[in-house]
Amino acid sequence: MEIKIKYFSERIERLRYIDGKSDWVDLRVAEEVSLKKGEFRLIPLGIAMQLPAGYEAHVVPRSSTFKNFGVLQVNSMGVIDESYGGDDDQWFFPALAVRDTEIHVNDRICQFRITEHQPRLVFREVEKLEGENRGGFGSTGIQ
Ligand SMILES: O=c1ccn([C@H]2C[C@H](O)[C@@H](COP(=O)(O)OP(=O)(O)OP(=O)(O)O)O2)c(=O)[nH]1
Repeated sequence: MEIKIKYFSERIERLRYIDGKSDWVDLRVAEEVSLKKGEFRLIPLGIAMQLPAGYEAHVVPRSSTFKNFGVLQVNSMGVIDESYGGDDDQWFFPALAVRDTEIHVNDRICQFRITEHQPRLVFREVEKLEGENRGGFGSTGIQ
């Protein structure tokens, strides 16, 4: 499947699969970032894409992101809507620093994949649900 992509920087490598180990695609930081502990920044990822019709993209941290950079992705998972495909619709990584940190241009900070939209949902209010109760949050224990 082909996706139109625009790069906002010549300094970041073009998107590619890393070592063929996963079909998630890593995204790179498009500018030098210096954050103090507790600081928040929308970090530019240097790309915009016109997603295929019927698709959205999900952006999550890499497993090593916290260890390497000391930042948390504050929205836990970024949702890139199909409508976010204009010429200026650059993708961003919302980062909260838990320590002083330097993140460099081209560092791989997060990863994304595309996924089809869910079917259109219609909500019908009822008095009672017929399913068996599961016992509440966390009721199956830890082992
Ligand atoms: O981590 C993210 C999350 C979102 N976006 C972009 C793509 C998305 O389509 C747009 C809006 O995101 P969302 O709808 O989740 O945010 P909102 O707070 O509801 O803002 P809006 O009023 O723009 O919908 O921002 C990013 O670049 N990175």
